[in-house]
Amino acid sequence: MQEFKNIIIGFGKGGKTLAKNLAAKGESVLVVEKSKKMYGGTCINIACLPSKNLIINAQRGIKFEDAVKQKDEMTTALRNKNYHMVADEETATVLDGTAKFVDNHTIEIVLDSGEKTKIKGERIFINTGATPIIPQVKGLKESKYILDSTAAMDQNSLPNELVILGAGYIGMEFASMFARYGAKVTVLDTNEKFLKREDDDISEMIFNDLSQDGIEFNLGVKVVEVRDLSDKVEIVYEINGQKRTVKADKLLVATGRKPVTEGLGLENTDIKLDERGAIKVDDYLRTTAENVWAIGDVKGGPQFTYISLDDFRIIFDQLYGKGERKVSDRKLVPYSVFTTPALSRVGLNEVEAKNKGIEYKLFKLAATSIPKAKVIGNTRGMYKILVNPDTEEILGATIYGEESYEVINLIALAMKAKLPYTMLRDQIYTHPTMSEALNDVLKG
Ligand SMILES: Cc1cc2nc3c(=O)[nH]c(=O)nc-3n(C[C@H](O)[C@H](O)[C@H](O)COP(=O)(O)OP(=O)(O)OC[C@H]3O[C@@H](n4cnc5c(N)ncnc54)[C@H](O)[C@@H]3O)c2cc1C
Ligand SMILES: NC(=O)c1ccc[n+]([C@@H]2O[C@H](COP(=O)([O-])OP(=O)(O)OC[C@H]3O[C@@H](n4cnc5c(N)ncnc54)[C@H](O)[C@@H]3O)[C@@H](O)[C@H]2O)c1
Repeated sequence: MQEFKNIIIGFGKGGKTLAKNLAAKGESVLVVEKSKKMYGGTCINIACLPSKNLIINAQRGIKFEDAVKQKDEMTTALRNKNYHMVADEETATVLDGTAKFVDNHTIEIVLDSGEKTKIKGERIFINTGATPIIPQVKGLKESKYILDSTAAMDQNSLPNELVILGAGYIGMEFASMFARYGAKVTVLDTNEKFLKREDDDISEMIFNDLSQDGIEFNLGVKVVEVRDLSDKVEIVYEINGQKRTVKADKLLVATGRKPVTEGLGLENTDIKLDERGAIKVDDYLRTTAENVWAIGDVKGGPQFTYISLDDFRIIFDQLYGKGERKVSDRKLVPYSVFTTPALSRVGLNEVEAKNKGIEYKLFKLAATSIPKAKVIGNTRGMYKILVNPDTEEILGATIYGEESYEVINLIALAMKAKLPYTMLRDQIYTHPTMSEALNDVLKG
């Protein structure tokens, strides 16, 4: 039986980075990927990068059909680059096939040809990602009009009317994007509160802006049935005890994503799942089987590409560093929702600070007063920064506004370095930029 020092199941962000780095150390590495269309993983092929490319092209006013072609060219180039990044390493091998465990140290791979092969690994890393959750609703799974996020980005033409199930990350980003391309978008969500984790003033502002863009929200609903009509889909839902229907050309299901563990043969190993169906790991990403680690979405927790990358850092530090990096040290994880403009946050917001009884000084500024927002032509938004009045350290920031996804990283760094907010207030920024607004917002 063929043996490798390292086997990585799935070509995800953390896994491919680990493969490249282990190969650079001269170790033998096998990466098994089940789809030739997924070299490089979810992010570059069907998620972050294609969706952001489509979002930007919607803002530029490019026709949807042309934007889809541009997106395909970009992902093809990225996929090719990612494949060679690993496969061209002298001690790395990429195999096209679907892997499952036979025991803690052995996997069986069903190759593209249908042939099966068994391979032993001293260390095995599971990086199989996540897949869309399709809720149990009568007629939903069977509907020919249903799209997941991948299919939504691969349509030949823009749907005139689109219903989106779920007002989470994908629901918000795709609603904002499809409305900009010219579709009539309706969003349905079981939650009564819009963006329930955010402060009321922020969520109300975003709700109003998206509504102004023509998006209709129906919150606190229960979808009870999906029916295929001759050329449309009809969604039946209950709201405040009343039955209502909405018709559309397509129905995008964006109700969360679950770890890919099915068919992995975990029952043949000591690897256990947690109560949410994710692979159970410790603070160092070790599974319950010795010599097996899990990386990225499959191990539960926040589903972001940068978390998968950080998982790589934790594991590589065990193998080649001091072994000190761990999941529980990852306290300040910023996030951005790429609506137009984007919502970004790191650390506490007001509602969380109040719930925890933490005292704060609030700095707030409307984006209308920021020159760069005017230059871009979108003055929607708000900066909110919470500061500890005693230490002057930043407790958290919520930024809804153009380029907030850049500014938030600057604030996260200042928080990690425990800088006083006055440092950001008095910093010399280039002009015109959205970060220079920190001069003004922090003046109070
Ligand atoms: C539409 C969308 C937009 C997103 N936008 C963002 C964003 O802007 N920013 C952000 O940070 N995150 C975003 N995310 C989340 C992000 O894409 C994921 O968190 C990230 O890609 C997870 O990477 P991973 O390392 O867990 O594995 P993945 O990149 O998911 O890789 C898993 C790989 O394993 C392969 N595989 C699965 N099972 C097997 C098997 N048995 N054998 C062999 N191969 C197998 C799969 O084919 C796949 O290639 C988005 C997600 C979606 C769906
Ligand atoms: N910008 C980014 O970083 C980015 C962008 C897209 C996706 N992602 C990642 O991908 C993951 C998956 O995204 P997502 O939007 O599918 O999940 P999500 O968890 O963000 O949102 C799911 C939404 O669906 C709603 N929902 C659940 N069941 C429902 C039902 N039966 N009917 C109506 N609504 C229902 C939930 O209330 C929730 O609002 C996210 O958790 C995120 O980590 C990140």
